[in-house]
Amino acid sequence: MTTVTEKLPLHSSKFLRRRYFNRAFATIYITAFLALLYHHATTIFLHQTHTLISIFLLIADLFLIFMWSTTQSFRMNPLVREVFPENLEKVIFRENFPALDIFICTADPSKEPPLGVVNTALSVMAYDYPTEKISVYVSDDGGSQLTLFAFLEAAKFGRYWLPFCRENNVVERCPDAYFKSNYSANSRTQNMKMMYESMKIRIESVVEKGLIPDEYISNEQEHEAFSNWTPGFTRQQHPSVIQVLLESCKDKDISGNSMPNLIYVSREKSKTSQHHFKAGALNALLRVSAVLTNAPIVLTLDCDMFSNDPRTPHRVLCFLMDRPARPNLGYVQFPQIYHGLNKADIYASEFKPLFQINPRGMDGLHGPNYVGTGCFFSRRIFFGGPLSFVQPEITELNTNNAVKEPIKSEQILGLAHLVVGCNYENYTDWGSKMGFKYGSLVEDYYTGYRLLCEGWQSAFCDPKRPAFLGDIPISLNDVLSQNKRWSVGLLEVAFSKYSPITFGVKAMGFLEAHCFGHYAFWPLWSIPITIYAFLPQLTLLNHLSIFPKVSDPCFFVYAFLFLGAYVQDCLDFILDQSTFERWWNEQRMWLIRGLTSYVFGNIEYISKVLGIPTQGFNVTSKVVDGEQGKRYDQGIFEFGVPSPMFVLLSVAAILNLIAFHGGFLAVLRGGNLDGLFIQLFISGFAVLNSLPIYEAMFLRADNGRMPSKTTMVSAFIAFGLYVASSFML
Ligand SMILES: O=c1ccn([C@@H]2O[C@H](COP(=O)(O)OP(=O)(O)O[C@H]3O[C@H](CO)[C@@H](O)[C@H](O)[C@H]3O)[C@@H](O)[C@H]2O)c(=O)[nH]1
Ligand SMILES: [Mn+2]
Repeated sequence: MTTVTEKLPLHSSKFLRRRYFNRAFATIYITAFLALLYHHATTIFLHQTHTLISIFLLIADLFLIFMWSTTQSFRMNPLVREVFPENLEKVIFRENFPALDIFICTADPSKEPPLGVVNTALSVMAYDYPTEKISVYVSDDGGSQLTLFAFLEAAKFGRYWLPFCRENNVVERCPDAYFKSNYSANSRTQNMKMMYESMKIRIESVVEKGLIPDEYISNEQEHEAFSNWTPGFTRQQHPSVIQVLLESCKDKDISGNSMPNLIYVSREKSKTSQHHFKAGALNALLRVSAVLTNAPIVLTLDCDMFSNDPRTPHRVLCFLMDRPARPNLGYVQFPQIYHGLNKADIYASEFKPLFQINPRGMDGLHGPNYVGTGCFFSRRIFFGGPLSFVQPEITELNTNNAVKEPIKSEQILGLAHLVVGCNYENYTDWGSKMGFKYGSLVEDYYTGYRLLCEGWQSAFCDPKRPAFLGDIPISLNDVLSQNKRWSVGLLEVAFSKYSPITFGVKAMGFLEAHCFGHYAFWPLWSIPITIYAFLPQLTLLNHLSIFPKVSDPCFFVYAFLFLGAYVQDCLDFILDQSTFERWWNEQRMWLIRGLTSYVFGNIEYISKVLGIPTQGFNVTSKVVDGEQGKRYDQGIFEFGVPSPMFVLLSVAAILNLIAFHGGFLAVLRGGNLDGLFIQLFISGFAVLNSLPIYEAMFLRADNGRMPSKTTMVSAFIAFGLYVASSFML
């Protein structure tokens, strides 16, 4: 491969100066922790009243200390990188660019509208990259002919769309995004728009009907494609379907340039064999693509993450083609960035720490975690560590195997069907030593973690113009269910033999392992949050002081710890080009998750360990209901459905309101402000955070309000807790 001349750099990196401040601050903060622990020890051992309460407070603080220390690993060495894609073609001829296999996963046409999946595919088919080197593989775990139909349409539309983008230097190569932007209207764009609209109508009408009318099937080849859907075909039980919709060496666009390969794959499913959700789908794609094209670089995308920059592969090559600089570099991760967030980002869907701030912290160590989409891998990474190659079971899957036959040849397609069979993986290393790893519902986090443990490194690439844009769930219940699934998956890693704090520390070093540990133990936030949401309030209602008095020097330890953590978090946020409002919502969602998704995630994890059947991978809905969408845009919380998760949240909100009110009145009547201040402060802070919940309970009439039953049940439980506490205290 071409070596990189020194004069033309492809990338550079620098550590953020902030790290010195972070390190100093961490030292001071630890001192305050020690003081806090000393305070706990003295209250438990010396003042022996209400020992149980003191022990609960100690437990809460120990968890906070643990979680806080794991976050410090992100702050010790943050690194930012820059790439110079403009230099790339001066260093490597375009003809020498490596081939690129792009994987797009979809799983359910009712939650993931096929039109969206098609838009994602078209956005990457139109990459500013030699088209004959691009192959797009669509994995359809929904096994839906509606999705296949959408792709037949996309293959036709693509022949016009690709040259249109190229000849007009279009930047928004996702058709839907392009036609929503303010593009210059001329006859050519109008024409293109009409074609897009007609494709859209056809796809949407087919999806709505749930079947494909005969007049929409134009030729014998298409007829044959759908012939797989025989009567017994269901999404859980069906033979494999592989359809080569475009073949680069044969199919040309309207300007005569070759089209990329486009391949629809629905792996074989059977109710009796495990299919491992998305990880299983990706492994099936790894194998089919090896048989058909075997590109050395692989991009994984969720069906809702379209490309927002046609030159993204150039950026990736800036890293991956500069092998001598980092021989063990295995993947380049782009952040997940979303379009359609409301201004205040009420559900903190941006996940700024997770997707933007923390990856920079990890990039200064061994590299960021893999987040499931927008990640370019070197194919070699899926076959063992840098120094320990794991031989796949058939030679055709070897990374250095060159495909010699045309992809539609019988031999190639026969093999392709074999490797996506539902029993193919039995007695192989797939999911353990090879490919995406099985064993966690967050296959992305777990796979990235294990790959870095094997000795690979990764890089984080965060260009100004987002490389990809995705959809976010817009109802609170969807958001929380998604986070609950993540929680279960993370705990599966936390308490496995590969736990970051044991195995990880040995494999990847203390700091990097603690970054992964921070996520693995994420759901444990629920323990301190739940304690702090109930205990100070119940004691406050009973006029029992459980924290140091304001006049006690120890009060300053509490004040410093609280303000220190909050202010630093807020600064990190705002320094990352965000706003105070968004940060406020982010901390609110952290509290909400602590009382909902994390709690239920813990419960579901425990059930799973006990062998009680659980939900598995519940795909997040990408469908936008009109009314809901409107409310979301206005920044109004969407409850609407009755959910057990809302009950605990509502109980906490109601109890805090009563406690704050009661405490406030007591103080006005000359009560013990000095002793109750911290409790009053905590409940006041919770009330401030709960304003949207009260609004949803008492002031709103729309469909997104809190179901009255939830409100009533919660009020009843809150009252019960109060009564019980007054007997006990
Ligand atoms: O059996 C399945 C289930 C899901 N998917 C696909 O997986 C992707 C992610 O699913 P989604 O419901 O959107 O999950 P999110 O929680 O929004 O996704 C985040 O979390 C997942 C792990 O839980 C990662 O896989 C994703 O990349 C990451 O964006 C989608 O493209 C699905 O089509 C499959 O292919 N097969
Ligand atoms: Mn998603």
